[in-house]
Amino acid sequence: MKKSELIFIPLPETGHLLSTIEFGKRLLDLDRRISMITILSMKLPYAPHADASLASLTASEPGIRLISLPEIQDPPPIKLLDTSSETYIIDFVAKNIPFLRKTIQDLVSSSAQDSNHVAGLILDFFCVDLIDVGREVNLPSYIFMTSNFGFLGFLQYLPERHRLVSSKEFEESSGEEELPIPAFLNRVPAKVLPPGVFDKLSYATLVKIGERLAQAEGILVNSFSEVEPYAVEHFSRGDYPRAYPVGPVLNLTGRTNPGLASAQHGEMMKWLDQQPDSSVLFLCFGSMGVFSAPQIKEIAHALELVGCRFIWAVRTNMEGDGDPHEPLPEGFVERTMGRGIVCSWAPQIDILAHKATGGFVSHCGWNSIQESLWYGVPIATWPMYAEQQLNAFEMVKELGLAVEIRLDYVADGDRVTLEIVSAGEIATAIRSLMDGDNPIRKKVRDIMLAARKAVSNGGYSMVATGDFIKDILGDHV
Ligand SMILES: O=c1ccn([C@@H]2O[C@H](COP(=O)(O)OP(=O)(O)O[C@H]3O[C@H](CO)[C@@H](O)[C@H](O)[C@H]3O)[C@@H](O)[C@H]2O)c(=O)[nH]1
Repeated sequence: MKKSELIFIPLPETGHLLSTIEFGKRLLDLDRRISMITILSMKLPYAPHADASLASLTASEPGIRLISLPEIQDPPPIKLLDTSSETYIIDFVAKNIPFLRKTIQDLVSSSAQDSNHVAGLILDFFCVDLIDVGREVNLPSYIFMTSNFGFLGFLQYLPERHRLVSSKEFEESSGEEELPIPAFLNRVPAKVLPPGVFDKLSYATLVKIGERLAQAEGILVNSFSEVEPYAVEHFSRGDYPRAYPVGPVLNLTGRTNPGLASAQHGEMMKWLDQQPDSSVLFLCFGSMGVFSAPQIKEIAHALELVGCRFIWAVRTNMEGDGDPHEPLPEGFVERTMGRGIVCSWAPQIDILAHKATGGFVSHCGWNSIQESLWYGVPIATWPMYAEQQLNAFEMVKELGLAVEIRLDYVADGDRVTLEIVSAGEIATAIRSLMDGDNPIRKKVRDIMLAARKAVSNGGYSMVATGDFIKDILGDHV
């Protein structure tokens, strides 16, 4: 039996690494012909924990080899992150290409001498420019889409619209425009598109990513048919690179929790054990979601108005090393003592998995959404950055699977939402979310069962993963 190796190039950010590495592990488990996953690890200046996180995610996985690339000497200016994070990342990847090319060439030529055959590249969607490097060494490039089919549908649509309608970024005044994105059943308001479409640079970058995706050999999407039936069906029509629904791909064990002492973790779990079923509200806004101080006060006020039990991850900066208690209203911690816990980084998986957890106020990162669905915990949507507004729209309007707090809230870049969502409004949404009779609860439980079925033996996502393995290994077996 010939042995094959796959080269993974992930974006070294939590929201991208967790599922990508997990997918690598799944491939190793599924097919013994895949004997090695080599991960090329770039050093993203604003993600200092990524190396440690990668090392711990891949520890005790003999089939995974990590190759750390040298730090680039001339990273893009960090202020570009504030104005156009998409462009920052694409530029950062472009600057890594010489190192990546050399490493890939070396891996291919050394494999020619031993029994391992390099079968292809698995690229993050921000690494689309490496499709060219793959071509240079005759390797097919597959994209691992860490978000969903809806977002892929947007990236398919954007270059099309760019060619037909307009060749520049969206205008502020077109926020209410409703777009006929073919992967969506409903027309999609422009204001829920990734906020980057309103910025000249980000728009150009998103168009470019969309154009390049169409040149991939195939696209592995971390989602499943039952949760996005319409969008999955749209991509099964054959006029685009094959899109494989391989999710949910979730990392449920062995995570590092930066900024959370294990003692605090233990205490939190003990506290959860003492709470009634489905009574605790969890609030967490991803690896980078930071609210303004006045907004944090309104959330705190809402929690006092509702009076429910809660665990709330409060981040005061992107690095996540600030004191989470600092922006809270005077006396809040004392008044909620025993019924609420505030931390800066939450053990999200353990909290969602706990039977005491009954609702999740989320920024709608796709990992968070799938983790929540996996444990049958309904979400209230509060998107902040990246494609989260589109995810929120999909969950609330397209799929009827979430309660709406906001769909178009933006917490970074030039379109930052200036309005402060009031405590009263937040409290109303929380009450609806935690209501045991809310029909969304039953729908979410059905999707939970479908998610588990999709990745069990013979489930759709496992069949699609098997198809992908057949396609990438081709004749080399
Ligand atoms: O206190 C925290 C905060 C986050 N997490 C974990 O970190 C991950 C966060 O991922 P996600 O919910 O997807 O959010 P982001 O980190 O913001 O992810 C980025 O990547 C996702 C996948 O492409 C996109 O959907 C998001 O919009 C983008 O911001 C999840 O697994 C969480 O369980 C914790 O465990 N504790």
